[in-house]
Amino acid sequence: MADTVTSSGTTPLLTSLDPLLRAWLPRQRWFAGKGRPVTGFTPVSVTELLPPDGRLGLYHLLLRVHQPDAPGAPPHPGDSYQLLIGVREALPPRLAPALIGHVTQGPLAGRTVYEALYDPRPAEVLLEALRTRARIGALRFERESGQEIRAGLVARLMTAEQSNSSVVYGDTFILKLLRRVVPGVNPDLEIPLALAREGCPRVPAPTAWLHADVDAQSYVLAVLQPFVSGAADGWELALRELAKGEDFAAESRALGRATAEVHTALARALPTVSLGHAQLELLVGGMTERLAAAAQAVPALRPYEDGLRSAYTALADLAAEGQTWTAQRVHGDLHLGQCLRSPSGDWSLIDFEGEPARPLAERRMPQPPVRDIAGMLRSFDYAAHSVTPPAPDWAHACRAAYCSGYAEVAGRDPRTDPVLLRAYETDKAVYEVVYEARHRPDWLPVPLNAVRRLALPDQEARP
Ligand SMILES: Nc1ncnc2c1ncn2[C@@H]1O[C@H](COP(=O)(O)OP(=O)(O)O)[C@@H](O)[C@H]1O
Ligand SMILES: O=P(O)(O)O[C@H]1O[C@H](CO)[C@@H](O[C@H]2O[C@H](CO)[C@@H](O)[C@H](O)[C@H]2O)[C@H](O)[C@H]1O
Repeated sequence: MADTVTSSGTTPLLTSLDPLLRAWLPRQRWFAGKGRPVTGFTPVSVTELLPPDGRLGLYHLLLRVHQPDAPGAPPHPGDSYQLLIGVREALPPRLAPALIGHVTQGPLAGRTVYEALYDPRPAEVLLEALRTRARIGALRFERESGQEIRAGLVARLMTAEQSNSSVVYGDTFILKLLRRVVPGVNPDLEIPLALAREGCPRVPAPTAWLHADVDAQSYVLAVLQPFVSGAADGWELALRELAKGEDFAAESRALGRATAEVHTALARALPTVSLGHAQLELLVGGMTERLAAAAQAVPALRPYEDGLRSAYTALADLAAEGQTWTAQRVHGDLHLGQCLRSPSGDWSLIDFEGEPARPLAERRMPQPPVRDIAGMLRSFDYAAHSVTPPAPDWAHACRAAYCSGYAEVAGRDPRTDPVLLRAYETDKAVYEVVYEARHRPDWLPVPLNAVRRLALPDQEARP
């Protein structure tokens, strides 16, 4: 049964899936529209990967999900999500967590549908398609020239809490399937590919990727990279060292060097621009608006609002005096959890998607590299304040070592630009206050502690 999008904008397959997906989608961690009901779907593309008349059927879906607009938000046509739907007569017990439901209507009536990424065989179909550079319907499976993929690697879904979904093949590759997708160039492929082609070893180089081409628009749907086997992320390592009372300065210095290697390669590979007075006004305007919105949303921030705003006015004053800064492509959401250390001690940076809530065009804009540095400095502070008793001296040593490591490679110490650094650190801490208030209220004291420090004008002198 080859399924096609009909003139009414639906498909026979969707008739079967619609009621089940309305209930299942909002329960998924990666579903961004939580709290608003799902009222319907428009298929963007529907691709049959295995026919449903065999033991196992498999569909790839890109669906636009209709929901009422959030109160006060501008009208929105609905987010698009990538789904891989398996079809079986019945699910074996090992696939019970993957159940979407039992179909009662449409062409799949009587069958069971499930989240196919839990099942090795469908996940292996994706790898095989990448290996052979398949073209199936709207799907275009690409492989970097000169990169080989061995046939027959066994798949397993990663169970970590993620914004997307990742499948590991053998211990060789990891495929990240993006869940909420927008048309256009995705930095999670664009940046690692540019870095790899520039010869920068600080990112796992994309081996293959998946596009969908629909109505003259292209969506990046998935990226395959080498799997760093036995890796630990910077957050776990930092907490481990803190628990042992050990310092983390040597690793922090290595992380500073790795960040600078990535930044210098990106400045070579992709355009850089100079930020003058007009651009700085826009940038400072954005920071100021985010602060005002955050103070509205989180009352605990209000006593510090004026002090925090002074970080932004100080930056605007420097720009008004004629100072300029260079902007370039950066990571955009760098923190300790985005840094992987291999068993041999090498650091890689991952997840270049940027802050997923921001529009793609904004995420792809050149920015001062200090933005990433500020993200890492905040992360050391987070680790030190997530333990009892807090360890501010530990954080101070990490922050200093990180900046020194950065300077060794970049030839420029971020501490020599304290006004810019304070403005970016403030912007990040304000973001974190909102993030924690929404997602992890118990953690709110961690960024609020930084807010108290950043609101003091003498903070400029501190790393
Ligand atoms: N190349 C890799 N090698 C080993 N593990 C990886 C690799 N890339 C990602 N991971 C693991 O997968 C997790 C999720 O990856 P990430 O790109 O951050 O996805 P998401 O955007 O869904 O959060 C990471 O925290 C890391 O543990
Ligand atoms: O899931 P993402 O990587 O996109 O990031 C979001 O969640 C992070 C928490 O998981 C959050 O990071 C904050 O907490 C971290 C410790 O859990 C800390 O290392 C970071 O410095 C701190 O910002 C991040 O802000 C949020 O966007």
